[in-house]
Amino acid sequence: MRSKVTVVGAGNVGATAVQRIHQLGYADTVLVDVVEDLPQGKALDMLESGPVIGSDAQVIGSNDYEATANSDVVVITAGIARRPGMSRDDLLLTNMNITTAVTEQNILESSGFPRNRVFGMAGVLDTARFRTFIAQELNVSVEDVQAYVLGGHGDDMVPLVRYTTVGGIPISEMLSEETVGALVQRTRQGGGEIVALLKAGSAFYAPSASITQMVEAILLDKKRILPGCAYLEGEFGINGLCVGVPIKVGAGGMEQVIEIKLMDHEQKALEASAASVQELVEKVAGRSSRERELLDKAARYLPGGGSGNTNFPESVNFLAREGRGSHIWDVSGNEYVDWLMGSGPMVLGHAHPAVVEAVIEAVGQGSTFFTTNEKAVLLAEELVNSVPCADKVRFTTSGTDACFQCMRAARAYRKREKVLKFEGGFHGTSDYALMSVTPSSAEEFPQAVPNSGGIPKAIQDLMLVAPYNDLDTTATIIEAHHDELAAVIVEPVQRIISPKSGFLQGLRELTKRYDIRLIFDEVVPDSGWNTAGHRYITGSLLTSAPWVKSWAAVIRWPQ
Ligand SMILES: NC(=O)C1=CN([C@@H]2O[C@H](COP(=O)(O)OP(=O)(O)OC[C@H]3O[C@@H](n4cnc5c(N)ncnc54)[C@H](O)[C@@H]3O)[C@@H](O)[C@H]2O)C=CC1
Ligand SMILES: CC(=O)C(=O)O
Repeated sequence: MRSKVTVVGAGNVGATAVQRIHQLGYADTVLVDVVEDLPQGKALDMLESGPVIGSDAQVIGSNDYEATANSDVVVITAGIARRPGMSRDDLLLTNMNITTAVTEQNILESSGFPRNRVFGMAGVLDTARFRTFIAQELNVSVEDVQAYVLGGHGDDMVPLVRYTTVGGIPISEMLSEETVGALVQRTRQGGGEIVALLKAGSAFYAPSASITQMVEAILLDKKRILPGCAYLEGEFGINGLCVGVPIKVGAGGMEQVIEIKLMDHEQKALEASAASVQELVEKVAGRSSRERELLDKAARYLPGGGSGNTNFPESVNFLAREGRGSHIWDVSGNEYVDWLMGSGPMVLGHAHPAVVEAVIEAVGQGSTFFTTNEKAVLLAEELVNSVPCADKVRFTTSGTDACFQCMRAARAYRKREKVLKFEGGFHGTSDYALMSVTPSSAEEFPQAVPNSGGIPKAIQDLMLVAPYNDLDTTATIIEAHHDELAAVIVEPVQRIISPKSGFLQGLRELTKRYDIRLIFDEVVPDSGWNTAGHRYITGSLLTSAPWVKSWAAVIRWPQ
């Protein structure tokens, strides 16, 4: 009776592994994937190769796990593959979620199996690469090169040079230390070398061959000594972590960790590699399956996987669940000090009881009227009485809208079309504002660089850009363009950069001299009406975000 092997993931690695196992002839294979019909199609194609390659084994493709019952070995290759610019660590969270999803399908009960039944392949692959490079260098058969690459599968993997032999002869007798060092380095970057060449995926021929070698060792009870990834329980001084070490592979799976004696520097390198693995484990361990599931949904349903304001690396990405005062909590319950505070408006802290009470009371009286309402009038009166430069108030629903309306009002008043902003200044996401916020190319001032595709060239030509805090250059630009400038828009405190002494006063004088509107965009910098020392210099227009999402354009008009 033939053995049975299930391979989950019908992509490059999985399908090629099934092809290789099918070719052995003594194991039926089941190929499982979430993509409808993909595993069925590949399985049928492989089955039809049987008469040619002389294999009577069955190959079944499936989108569920019913056909996998009674498998002798299950290989999980489901995941996303590396692309240029990604490190292996970048894949960690997504692939962990996929593996969790797979193991929850009852192939493995992820926590219930003893360690001899769950182990990994990467060391066999890394060792195969090292052996290939050595054989090429010496022009000898790959079969005569013996080597071990231990540790993690990252850049600090540990090729054990002392145990590397060619036909039984230590490598140090055949190659210089420098050449061996170069081959070690190439091995460490072996996966990346292939990703850079393939561009649309990662290695799969050598990985699938490595999988097949391990599968064969199990099915034929070969007791092979291979560099596999095993859960260590104190061996090599490492506890509770999966790390690449020499293991014996046979019918019992990972039957033994072979604890060879390491020299001090080898032990240290192995420990350093294990420490990197531990760091990654800790990074992802803080995410509950609920949060991981939601992060996956965010990637699926939100462009760029988020709200567009913050992009954290995958390994530290999180989803905020609630906030109180100056702290927030993520979906997994981890607590953070919140230095962002909603990017400005949460000056009173998250969920301040008085704010919550007022909002609940107000919502109880209706929330959107479209017509002017009693509270808007009273709030406008309050703002005009509190802010020296405010004559009238226009309420808007976002900072983008406030800045956009201020620029438009200035253009209408001055009957000119151009506006000057500062490099790095953020005034929302209108076509006018998305200029030189984070410029992708270095242009001479005052050339504006759009921060997004889709912005009309005509609008780009209407925006001039000056360097923040550089009054001389700004003055030169204003002087050269004063007869076409309607306004200068500036964040008085640009993000986290304070204005240099005299910069805002100089700007005020220049704009007054040429009768140009000066717009102070306080949407983010404003963290309380009375705190900003620059407030005695009044702009012509002022945007502000004083309270929870209640954005206002405050206008002194005309000057
Ligand atoms: N540790 C190592 O030495 C190596 C690891 N890899 C990793 O192996 C994985 C597979 O690589 P490739 O085959 O090149 O990628 P691939 O993109 O060609 O195939 C991955 C397959 O997994 C499937 N899949 C995704 N989620 C699934 C789920 N929940 N259940 C079942 N199938 C699912 C996809 O539909 C796809 O067909 C990648 O994560 C890659 O990074 C690849 C080579 C070496
Ligand atoms: C994909 C991968 O991990 C490798 O080729 O080494």
